[in-house]
Amino acid sequence: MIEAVRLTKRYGAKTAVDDLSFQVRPGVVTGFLGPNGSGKSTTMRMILGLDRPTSGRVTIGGHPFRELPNAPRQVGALLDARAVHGGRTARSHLLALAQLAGIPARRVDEVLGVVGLQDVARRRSKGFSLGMGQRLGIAAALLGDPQVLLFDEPVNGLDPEGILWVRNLMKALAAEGRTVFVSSHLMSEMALTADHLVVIGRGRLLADMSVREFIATNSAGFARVRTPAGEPEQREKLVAALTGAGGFVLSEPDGALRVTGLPLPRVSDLAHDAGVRLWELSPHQASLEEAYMRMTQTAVDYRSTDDRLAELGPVPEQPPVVPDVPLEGWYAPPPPAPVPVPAPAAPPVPAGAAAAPAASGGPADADRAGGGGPQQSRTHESSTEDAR
Ligand SMILES: Nc1ncnc2c1ncn2[C@@H]1O[C@H](COP(=O)(O)OP(=O)(O)OP(=O)(O)O)[C@@H](O)[C@H]1O
Repeated sequence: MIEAVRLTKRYGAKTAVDDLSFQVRPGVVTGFLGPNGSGKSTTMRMILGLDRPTSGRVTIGGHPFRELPNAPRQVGALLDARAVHGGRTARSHLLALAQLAGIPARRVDEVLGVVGLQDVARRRSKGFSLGMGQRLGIAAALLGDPQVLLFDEPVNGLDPEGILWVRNLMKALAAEGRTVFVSSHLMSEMALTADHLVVIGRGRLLADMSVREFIATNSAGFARVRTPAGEPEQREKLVAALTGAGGFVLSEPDGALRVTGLPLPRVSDLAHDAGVRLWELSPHQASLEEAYMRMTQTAVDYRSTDDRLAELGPVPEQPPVVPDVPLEGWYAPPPPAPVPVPAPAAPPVPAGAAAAPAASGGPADADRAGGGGPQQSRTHESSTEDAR
């Protein structure tokens, strides 16, 4: 078992790992998840005695790594797959490691077979692809047949087949009763590989739970509700009604509302009682990736200025401007283009008239086009906006 207790690492003013406590148990794959720069590699380096904690401690089987007897036989790690002497062949690289650790040479050929590099074993590793390099790094980690394994981003650079292979290897190693600790910044990958998750952001612990628990807690259902565009008072009234009834309301990037804590029919009743018209009321399920991004969004060091997720905060006091162009997919498809009803008294329709209502988009245009009642003219208005 790996155990970190109040583990902290500072580099000058930068706190890379901040008061982190967790345990990694044998027999399961534990995913170590966090955005770029969150402190995963630093934590792994401290576990392996390559970095000294500023405070706190981390042990493997009750001992700091440096005090473990015959460490290479007990702990294997893939930290940086590029840290290989490129002039050496895959086999000679592994042989050198095996000799240093007192591991018999036949084990080298065994692990080369396990990772599927037997056919290129005598090729210099500088000609290896990223994926082949990852496989070689994994072979090195497996050399001593250790009970504890650490893998830092092992699927980096692998193709889908390679990713599947790593996933199955991690599971098989854990099923043999080993302690498997694997870092990634991809929730989707960890959901498929890990049984347990340790999630960090800016060096601090955000979650320590089973994947099953993480899914149950974070991928809750929610309702998307949209009030008519250009009527912010309707939106405000609805937010007040929903929060007053115990709902939790978030703003979506397109101006819709995301409501949790209230069943869909209740949302509908509350809107009706508040006299608010709805343009959309639909059930949704938050994806695990989204839940993870929400969890870590305040703990991300580097974010694109174009990151729409940043807008997924709580509803601001001033509702955001609702964009004129609705996002595709949230609306029922527009009805077929209305067919003008021929009226003997009306002047002849000039060529290109079908485009004219789209340019102005007003209900009067819709009516002129023979759209009929208010429902139809409203729908027509939406469809012309969609077309824009
Ligand atoms: N030797 C160092 N000196 C100064 N700062 C460092 C050093 N090593 C890491 N850091 C900083 O500590 C923070 C954590 O880095 P770390 O590499 O542990 O994160 P990570 O989660 O592994 O990120 P990534 O997924 O990008 O590899 C980063 O802000 C990094 O810049």
